[in-house]
Amino acid sequence: MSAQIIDGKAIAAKVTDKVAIGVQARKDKGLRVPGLAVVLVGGDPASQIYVQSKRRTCEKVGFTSKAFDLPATTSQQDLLTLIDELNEDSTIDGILVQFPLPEGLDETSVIERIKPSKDVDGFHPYNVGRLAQRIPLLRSCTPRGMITMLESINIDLHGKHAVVVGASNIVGRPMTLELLLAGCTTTTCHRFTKDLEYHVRQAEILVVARGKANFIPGDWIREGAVVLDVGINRLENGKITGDVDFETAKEKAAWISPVPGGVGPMTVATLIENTLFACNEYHS
Ligand SMILES: Nc1nc(=O)c2c([nH]1)NC[C@@H]1CN(c3ccc(C(=O)N[C@@H](CCC(=O)O)C(=O)O)cc3)C=[N+]21
Repeated sequence: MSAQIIDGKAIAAKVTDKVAIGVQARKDKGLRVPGLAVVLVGGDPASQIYVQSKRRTCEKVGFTSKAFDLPATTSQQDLLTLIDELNEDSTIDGILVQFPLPEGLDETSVIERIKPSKDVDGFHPYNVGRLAQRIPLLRSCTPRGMITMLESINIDLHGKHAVVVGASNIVGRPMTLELLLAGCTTTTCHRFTKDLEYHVRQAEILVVARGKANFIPGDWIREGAVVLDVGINRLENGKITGDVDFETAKEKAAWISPVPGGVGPMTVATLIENTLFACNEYHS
């Protein structure tokens, strides 16, 4: 049996359609439209592509998007000063500083400088702490987007054994918190995990965020599992592929998300969703 494909692009389009309706509702009430500031430091080509896609999606849903393209030589102080200005700007609901930052700039102090109410990436310790205490406000985009994917295929998560491969601050760790909040029994695997194959084989829900092509062979997948692949690995031929060996994994899984067209578009859609939330809840 071959798995059903979780169409992230289609689910993302539904999310952004809903946001566009929310924007129109604000306009009908005579309220301003949400504003997102997208800050890119340096000209990393992959980052430019992602940032483009975020700005385009903003336009599509009717947000105003303010672009800040800063040189790679920008100082920490200048970047923090820009964040202070955006924190005070009443037309801006969300501040996104694209990562990774160039060498020499400190990501942690940038995240901590953004007002938690404008932290639409959901990276600020305040927002991560809210999620850890089961009182989420703004939630990290990639994990929250994956929960939306699971909701859209109507999987009952209560009591399911979920295994997350990867424990980064922006994906693995908050994904474990999301799955815990959703009622799963959770296992987080990371670089010191002793028998990765053993854990992956237990997974009814498997999330892989390792960043290495074909890191998970298809025969490790539990029969009937739901597989979400966060990997974005660029191959020599220019194509991108995930962390899971898709062709073999789809023979074991019940559901699987592809790369491209899976988790990636959900990250962008959730950022847009977060920006409307911040606008409505905090800055109206
Ligand atoms: N402050 C910050 N917030 C982020 O959310 C953030 C970041 N920094 N730095 C980089 C990562 C990566 N990321 C992706 C977004 C969309 C796709 C996406 O839409 N991918 C398409 C394909 C894109 C392609 O072809 O390269 C897909 O999977 O179908 C991928 C990756 C957001 N990130």
